[in-house]
Amino acid sequence: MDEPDASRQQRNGPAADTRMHGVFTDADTGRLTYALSLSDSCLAVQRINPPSSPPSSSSEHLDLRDCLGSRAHRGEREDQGAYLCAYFYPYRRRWMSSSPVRQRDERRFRLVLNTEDNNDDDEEEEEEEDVNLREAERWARAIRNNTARSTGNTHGVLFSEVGRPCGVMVLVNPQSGRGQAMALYNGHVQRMLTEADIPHTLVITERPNHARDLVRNADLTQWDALVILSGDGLLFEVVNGLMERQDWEKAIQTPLGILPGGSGNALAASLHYYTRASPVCGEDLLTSCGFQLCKGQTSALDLISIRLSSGARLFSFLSLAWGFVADVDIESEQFRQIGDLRFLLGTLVRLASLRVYQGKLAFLPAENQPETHSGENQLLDHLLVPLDQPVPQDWTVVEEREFVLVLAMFQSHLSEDLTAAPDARSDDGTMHLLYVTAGISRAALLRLFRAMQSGTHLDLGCPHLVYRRARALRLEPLSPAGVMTVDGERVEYGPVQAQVHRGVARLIAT
Ligand SMILES: Nc1ncnc2c1ncn2[C@@H]1O[C@H](COP(=O)(O)OP(=O)(O)OP(=O)(O)O)[C@@H](O)[C@H]1O
Repeated sequence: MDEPDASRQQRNGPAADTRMHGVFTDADTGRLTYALSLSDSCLAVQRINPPSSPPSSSSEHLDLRDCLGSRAHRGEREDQGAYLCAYFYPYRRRWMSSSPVRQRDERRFRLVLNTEDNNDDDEEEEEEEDVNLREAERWARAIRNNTARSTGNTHGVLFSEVGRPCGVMVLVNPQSGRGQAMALYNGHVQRMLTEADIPHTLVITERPNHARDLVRNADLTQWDALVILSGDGLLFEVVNGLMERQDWEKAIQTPLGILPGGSGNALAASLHYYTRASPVCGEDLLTSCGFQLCKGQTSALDLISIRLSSGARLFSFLSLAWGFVADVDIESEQFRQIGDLRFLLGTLVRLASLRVYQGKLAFLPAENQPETHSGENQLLDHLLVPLDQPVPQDWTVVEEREFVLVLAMFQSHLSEDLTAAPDARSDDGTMHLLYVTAGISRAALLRLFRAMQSGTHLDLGCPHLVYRRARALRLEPLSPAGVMTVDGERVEYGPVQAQVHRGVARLIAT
């Protein structure tokens, strides 16, 4: 966990495990002098005052767990010095803001090992430059190495000093959200990947299903990870494109990264929530997810196999919705220009004309089925029986037939600001099933959604809200028309079944 910790910023005295010492000046004016000490866990920066002033008593300790990378470069033209840059993203409080957020903190220092006498000899000048640059590079390398080590658990780390070229494909949907994904790429993402020294290739999607077709046919040996800068819809395409391949078993092991560029950004918000840091949104969420991405730790991701009545099979990582939530998601598309406020507006509009949906719901309670493995590597939906047969005996059949909403969550967040399933984790092998039965008042439903912003809706004791953990479900709408969504994308309306497959995919997340 990356909880902010003020003691990580300021401490006195050198660390016991100091590996390197050096004297640098500030990169901008060269007037301030700093003693730098690098230990396994931090870079200590101590200002050295001129002899006439009192000595500095404290030094700043920059935690390497907050560091993305470091590099060295030559000075420009006449400048014989070399420069050391290190990129930190510590948690800091903003002015007037109560909770700390990760913020970029670039540190630049100038290094001159030799006296800077005006040297007329060109060869000697060059030599001096080389000596400075080599020393700055030695520092940059040591910072990078210690940073990689300080990540702690090296299991599942994608990008480190592995000494082999690794490449990331960054898929950007320029239409997602308010159409700002390219600006986010140019303004933030590209810089973070460069700072972390991660080779990357930008692919701008041109149409719906472009990403799906691309990953279905891509030579995946060329890529160490597929990163999606968009909403959840583009990742849904990528997951399903990978699962449509002949070699899906291997393909789905390609690490997937998500950066919030859409309007809902539910998976990105969930990943941030799993770090247990304070909630953030917008560009702060992008920085948090970008930081996790560049650190390159991977974890398992459940996929939920969804069987539609036509026989089509989809794979979901986020949610299955019917009723109120699905209606709001699809109907609020028209308000896309206002970003995530579209969901609030959509909720108010739908509340005004609250509908009840007839249907049958049944599920396999998680406690009845401790494990979800099919026993084979073929991802068989062994918990499901054909739709024309009754559900197995150990399933729970919900008595009610009138619902306001049915929502199966596979991650904690429904959108950036709705924590629908606070206990969910990306690889818990569980569907977090919520349904609201008919009879709830508009005011009570609004209260539920307001409480969902802080993930406290289950504590309200609302008699119309039911929450169950499940491994599989069956939903049969009886209302003739309606909207059903999987991961926020509209799918064919009709009877549907679903089963969790635990940890089938890999996600870049701490
Ligand atoms: N270039 C493109 N032009 C139009 N649509 C695209 C393009 N690229 C991808 N799409 C489609 O856009 C749809 C929405 O994308 P996505 O979900 O990523 O963004 P969003 O809807 O803004 O975000 P969120 O799902 O978080 O609300 C997806 O179904 C995807 O297939």
